[in-house]
Amino acid sequence: MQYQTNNKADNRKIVIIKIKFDLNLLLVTFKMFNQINTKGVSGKNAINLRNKSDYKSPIRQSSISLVNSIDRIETHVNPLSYQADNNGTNTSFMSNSRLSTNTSHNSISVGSTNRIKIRSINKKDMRIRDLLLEDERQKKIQLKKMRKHDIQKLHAGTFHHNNHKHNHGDYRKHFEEENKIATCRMTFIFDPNGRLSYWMGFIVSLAFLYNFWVIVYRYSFNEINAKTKLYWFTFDYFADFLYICDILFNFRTGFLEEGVLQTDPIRLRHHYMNTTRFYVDCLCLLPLDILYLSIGFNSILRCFRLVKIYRFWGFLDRTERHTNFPNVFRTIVMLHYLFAIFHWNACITYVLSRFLSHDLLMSKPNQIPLYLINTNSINNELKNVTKLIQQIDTNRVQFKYNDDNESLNETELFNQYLKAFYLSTKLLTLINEIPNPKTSLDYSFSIFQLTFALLLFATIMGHVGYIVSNLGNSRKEFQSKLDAVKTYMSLRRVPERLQDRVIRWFDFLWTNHKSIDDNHVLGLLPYKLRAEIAIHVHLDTLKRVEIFQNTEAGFLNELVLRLKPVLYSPGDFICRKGEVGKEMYIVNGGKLQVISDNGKIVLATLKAGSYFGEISILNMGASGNRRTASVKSVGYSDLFCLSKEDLWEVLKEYPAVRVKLEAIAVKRLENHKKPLSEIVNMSRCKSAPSLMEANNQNENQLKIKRHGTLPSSLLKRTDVPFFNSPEAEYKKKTVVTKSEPLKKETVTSDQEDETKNLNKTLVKQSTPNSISFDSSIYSNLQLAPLNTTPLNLDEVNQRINDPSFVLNLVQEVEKLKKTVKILESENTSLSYKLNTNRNIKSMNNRDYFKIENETSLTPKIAKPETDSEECKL
Ligand SMILES: Nc1ncnc2c1ncn2[C@@H]1O[C@@H]2COP(=O)(O)O[C@H]2[C@H]1O
Repeated sequence: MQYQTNNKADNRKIVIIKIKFDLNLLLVTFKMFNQINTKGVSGKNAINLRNKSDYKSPIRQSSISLVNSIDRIETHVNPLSYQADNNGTNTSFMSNSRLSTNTSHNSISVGSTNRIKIRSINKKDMRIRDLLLEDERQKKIQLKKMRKHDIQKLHAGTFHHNNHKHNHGDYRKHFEEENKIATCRMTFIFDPNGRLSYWMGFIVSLAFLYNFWVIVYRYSFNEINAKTKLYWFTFDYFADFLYICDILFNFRTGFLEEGVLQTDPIRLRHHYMNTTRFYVDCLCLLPLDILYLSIGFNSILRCFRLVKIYRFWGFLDRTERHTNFPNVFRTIVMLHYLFAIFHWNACITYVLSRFLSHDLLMSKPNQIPLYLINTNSINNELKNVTKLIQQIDTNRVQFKYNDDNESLNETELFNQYLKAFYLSTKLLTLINEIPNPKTSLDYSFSIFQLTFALLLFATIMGHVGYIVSNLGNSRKEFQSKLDAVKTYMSLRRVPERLQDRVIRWFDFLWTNHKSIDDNHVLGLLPYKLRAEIAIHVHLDTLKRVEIFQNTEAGFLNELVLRLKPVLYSPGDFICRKGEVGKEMYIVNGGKLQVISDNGKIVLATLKAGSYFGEISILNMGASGNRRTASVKSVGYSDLFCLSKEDLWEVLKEYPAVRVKLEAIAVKRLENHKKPLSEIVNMSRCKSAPSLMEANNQNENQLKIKRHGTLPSSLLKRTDVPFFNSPEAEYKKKTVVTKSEPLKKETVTSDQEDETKNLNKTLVKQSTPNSISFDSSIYSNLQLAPLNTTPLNLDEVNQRINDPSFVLNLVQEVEKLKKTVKILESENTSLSYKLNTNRNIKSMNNRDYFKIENETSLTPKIAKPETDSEECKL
């Protein structure tokens, strides 16, 4: 190419421009040949680089920068002639190339002409260019942010790739549209707690172990030599390669900052490089092996590789935490340490022996310790001495070595190693009698060995003891409990049959692993996590329980940790009719029978997923909080027990479940012999005493609650006087005084029992023959005489002529009518409310309690019994 210029400066400029241009040309051609941006090559062979936002690669980057630099060159180049105007701002130059750059369109185009035109740009263009560059920079920053955000969103697994398809549909679209450029790049971020990190730890640990065992061995036994170097080097540098991989891996491993996993690659890099770990990792790879060239093969030069032990410990820690067989793992680790110590001790002993024998041979040949004999280099005289001493002390091991171990073949070397290892094992386990040291160094080493052996022995013992004790821990605990029960039974002279049953119960418990108290075992975990585990463990059972189906999300959580597992033997009564109910049960496994009064009629058979004992807890039975039936275990029954307090606590928050429970209870009660009306009355009055307390009911509500608080036995009695009489009038005062506790605003379940007693007293105190009974006794007690029986006709006939009696009678009838009307209207309004307001949650508790009484009365909402409950009657 020839250039014509007017002055030297311009000439220089042109040369620079030419060089730059040639470079550009090279890059662009390279790009074209590689067809990286095939889209960019149009029919007119035009490659639009700047405006293609969907393409970003190092080549494009450099091309853009080239275009920029070219743009800045204020030239027009002509291959044949070069012209530059005087101020040098406009230069042109022609070339034979088919490529031209067009700055006005920010593009390089391959044209059919043999001209390349690089148009100069003025200052204004430069500003625009700067703006464009700034824009590009902003885009890059935005892109980084997006990618970081994306990775954080995706960060559920071990590593991520931004081509990875995920479920954030819209987000993904948006991300892809906005950042098509980024899709060319692969982004791997490793979760420090993920599986990949774990396996990386494992691989690096293997590399470390290789170094840990091999370096000292090769150093002591001069193993590395011309013959063996090939495979040793292969292993060595493969281990180094793994170390390098580890460093690269660490560059891409996330870290937690304020509890949030950081995934921005730049931050990760900075973070890693600012930690000591990075320097330690670099130290591990210190290439001292280079000194092989000057001092020959010496494995000790690789000793820095052992610093990587921190990674090995980390791996062990993690495995111990994750493994399901911690004791097996601990045993393996302990054995490894043990052998490693023997190995190192053997190697050091061998080195020392070589050193000492050499030393002694030089100075005091007669003081060579027997186990440190270099048979190759000792003279005959020494051999004789050695033989002599050997006869006295036969416990010693002889080593065979010389300074140049190459003369020993590999098998011989390995035999030497085995000898050393054997001696080391004997010494460190204190089995061998220690040979008498001969030199001060020998003494020091022996002292060290002895102390170390002692410590090692103690550690191993402790470790083994720990593992063994751990293995039998649960068995021991169980056995001690059984022993205690056995001792107790024999001391208290419990009958043989009963003792046998107890022992069989323990047997079943042990063989079926039923003794585990979940809450005790999981005590360390936070409440929510414990609940989640418990739900997961008992899910199958809980799913089958009808009341737990379709309940609110938190209900199971609340309940599951309050359940206590209990086990019953065949024939055991879980509860007996008439007992005070203090807990309800959920059947986890086994078969149970609900037995009626006489014990012969089976009301129902309960299986896994059924529950029982709720009627007395809800005070719905005819006799309040007493069991309405007996429940007997047919075989071994695995139950969950739920205490009354716990149940009420949960039901307070989840009233809908209570409605379900009550509805099913009503259905169950129908199976009993007693008339439904009675059951209904009882259920109506006895519900939720504790809840009543909690809800500050007003007088009306209390009135509703207290209808029929009297036990049915009292209300049914035919001898109860109905009308006032002077006698009754007198007794009323006594009774009212006695019944004062009942005037309390709230009634707890215990108070209910009290009420019953008082009412019984009341009945006893009233004269059986008296014809009149003041109903105000009821009103004083705030009780409505709902279930009063008709008057004794004989008595009525006797007093029928008494006008005051008739008047009283009429007045009482009127009063009763009014009461009935009020009750009826209350009933209708309550049932209406119940039917219309299905969403019980939205109701406040006060309203709810009005209604919940009604639900137990309304057979409409009663749900069918669980499938497993086969009603026999
Ligand atoms: N007919 C029945 N069917 C199923 N279970 C019943 C039946 N009758 C009573 N039960 C249960 O047996 C339990 C005995 O104690 P509770 O009265 O507390 O609660 C009772 C009910 O849970």
